[in-house]
Amino acid sequence: MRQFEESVYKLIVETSTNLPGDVRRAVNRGRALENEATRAGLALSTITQNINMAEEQISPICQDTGMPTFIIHTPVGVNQIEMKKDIKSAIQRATKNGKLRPNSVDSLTGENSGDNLGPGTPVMHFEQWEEDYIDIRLILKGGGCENKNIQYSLPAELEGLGRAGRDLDGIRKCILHAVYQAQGQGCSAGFIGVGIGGDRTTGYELAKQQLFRPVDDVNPVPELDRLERYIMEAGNQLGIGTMGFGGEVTLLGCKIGAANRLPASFFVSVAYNCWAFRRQGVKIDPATGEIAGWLYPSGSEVPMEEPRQESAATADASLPSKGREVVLQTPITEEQIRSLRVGDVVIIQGEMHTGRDALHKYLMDHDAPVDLNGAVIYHCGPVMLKDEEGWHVKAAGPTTSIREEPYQGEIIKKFGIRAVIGKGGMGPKTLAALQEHGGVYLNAIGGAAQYYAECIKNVNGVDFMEFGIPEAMWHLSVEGFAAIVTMDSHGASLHEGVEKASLEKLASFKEAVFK
Ligand SMILES: O=C(O)C[C@H](O)C(=O)O
Ligand code: SF4
Repeated sequence: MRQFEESVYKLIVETSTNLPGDVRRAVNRGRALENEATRAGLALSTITQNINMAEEQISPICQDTGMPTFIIHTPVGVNQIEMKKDIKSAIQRATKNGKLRPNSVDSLTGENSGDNLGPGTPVMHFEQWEEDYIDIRLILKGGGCENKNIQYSLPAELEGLGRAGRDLDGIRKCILHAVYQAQGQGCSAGFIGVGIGGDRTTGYELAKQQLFRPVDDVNPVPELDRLERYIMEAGNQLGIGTMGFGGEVTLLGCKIGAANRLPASFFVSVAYNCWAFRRQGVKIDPATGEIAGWLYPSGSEVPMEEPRQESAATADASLPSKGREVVLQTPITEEQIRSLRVGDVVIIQGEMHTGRDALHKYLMDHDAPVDLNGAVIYHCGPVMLKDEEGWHVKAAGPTTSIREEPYQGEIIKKFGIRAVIGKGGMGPKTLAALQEHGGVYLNAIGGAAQYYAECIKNVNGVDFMEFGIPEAMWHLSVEGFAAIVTMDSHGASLHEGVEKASLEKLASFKEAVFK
């Protein structure tokens, strides 16, 4: 097993940087359904470009490389203790080389271990089997979509759908509700794995196991096959669309499994995975530790077509189209902000500052280390590497903004911030502050970490390294950083609109389908 550590390293790099072929096909199918001149179409074009850039540069598709989770099957007699050591060493090496972001945070102290190792990380599930080879699969599922996982206990009363009973139709309602409640925050269009039954723990495990099924397989259980097809069809009618921008494509895959349950319990567990659905696997020779084959089609076999030249002739007036394009140099004035409307595309030039959970909490009762008057705050936890010349950005897409809702409004007003960039939108408190102070919320395309990293021309400095790399406040010089206004200073919010419309649509699926 001399080569085992190297094989795991290759698996990690491939999973993080090259979206598998079956997932790419699903993204391509989705893109073909969406008009390119719409916001959702623009988002899918950016996603496509990003997938290609990550493969070419062998860099993370998304900066959130998730909770590395390995499912390992070994022949009897293989030393699992040695394998665990090698897996940990490969994880450490991949983190050091910028293929994984340091993502393991002490839940009590907030300290980032820096190498993705720590209590409970990485996750490793071992199982013995009677085959003569090792099967090792890895999923890198990010925190934003993990936060959108949901577990239902039947019977339940569901918003928009009414009562969900302990039957197939009740299950149907739970799954549709799960897609609705995620909105764009888990970087739709998404893939869902569903576990019916089990207990609270094994239900979620079953849901995650479904994510290891090939995107194009057919469920061998006829009722579940029917349910999967139904959910794909109905889920895509909710109109949430890519990044919650509205549109035709909300779901790219749905896989459902069932396990027995206790008489008193009836759980439906849903694992939501973003479009950046990073999972791969390898067969390994137990004698040498070498890779004997890959378990999912390689991304390199399925090209992602780069955006076509858009033309007015293809624009459908009934769809939400992109607005004007406005270039803004930082620092930004109130007047410039007040002229922006939901739908406008803003191109930022100048400096922006990253800030997420730790920074927002800190700024509530401390001063900022830099002047934030007219500034742009970017909800982003980048992958960074340091060499003799200084820091380099390896991946830098947006994080889910709603986590900052308790703080954002006050912070905008306290420091004079003019623009906040993130993804998934924010709530009424932030919207009110944007209106009062003259601010704007810009939605960047979640997961497009290579696309945005390329816009960052210099790392001007960093504060709060003690928060760890993702949570530190990075000061970045950007050129041509594009994002869409989804909340403006006149009280308009695209997110509010899409949520309301999708709830109405959800309610149209109230009637029983599976009797
Ligand atoms: O942690 C991050 O960088 C992003 C996270 O996966 C998210 O979707 O919010
Ligand atoms: S930012 Fe989006 S694409 Fe990246 S891990 Fe989070 S949910 Fe997935």
